[in-house]
Amino acid sequence: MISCRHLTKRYGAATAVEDLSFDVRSGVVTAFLGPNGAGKSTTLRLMLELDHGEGVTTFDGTRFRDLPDPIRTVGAVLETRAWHPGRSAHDHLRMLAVGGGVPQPRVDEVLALVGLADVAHRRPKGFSLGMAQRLSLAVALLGDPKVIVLDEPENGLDPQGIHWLRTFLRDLAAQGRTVLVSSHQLAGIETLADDVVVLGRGRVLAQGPLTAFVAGVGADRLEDAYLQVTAESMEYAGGADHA
Ligand SMILES: Nc1ncnc2c1ncn2[C@@H]1O[C@H](COP(=O)(O)OP(=O)(O)OP(=O)(O)O)[C@@H](O)[C@H]1O
Repeated sequence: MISCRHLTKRYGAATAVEDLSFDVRSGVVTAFLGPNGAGKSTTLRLMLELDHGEGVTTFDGTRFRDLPDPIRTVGAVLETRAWHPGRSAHDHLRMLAVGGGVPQPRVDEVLALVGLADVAHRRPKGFSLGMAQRLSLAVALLGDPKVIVLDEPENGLDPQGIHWLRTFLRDLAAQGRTVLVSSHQLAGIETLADDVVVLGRGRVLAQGPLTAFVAGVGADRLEDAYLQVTAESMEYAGGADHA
């Protein structure tokens, strides 16, 4: 389980996220939703202590900096295409495995898990966005972590890829892992996620079981509930008030 308490991040005078508190349960997939600029990526960076801010995030009670074996506890991908241009996908994972004390056979295992075994010795710079997403997922899974955090992993995947990814993430959750996934693809999220955390303008607008969220605002579908609660939080809505 992940617990975030009072996460706040300011860029100069601008507040990106303010006093965010929410929990992410184990054994289910949680969708992290919100309009452009709502603060999802900022929050994920704060959670993983990749950025300085206020507040505390714990993973089963322990802060990221205090985890004895972070690669085996939290697998996260916040940026795709963060590859060395001269290294093959296999080499990239092998280097990370060495650095994290992960046994080498795990490299081939994760490449097979994400469907990249056939292109393992190619350089990722020539990969399609979908292949790059799969490689990112392989990086996240390298340490066989209990917690998986992915920022927009569906970006660039074709419909088959999205179907594959969603089935894969549900299987990870069914194994008892904690899976937090940000997404803008609301269609089909109902079949992926059990819980939602919805951000708008740096605040938590809703959190909890997806069905309770939808019913709670009197909607029939996630998309309607989402549009309703974020109506005032659209960064690019024409004439929207940015106060
Ligand atoms: N390095 C930065 N400097 C200044 N402002 C930033 C920086 N990074 C993010 N912000 C601002 O913080 C706010 C939250 O941005 P963030 O990228 O976390 O949102 P997001 O929900 O991930 O958006 P998207 O869905 O478009 O990826 C935005 O107003 C953004 O402009």
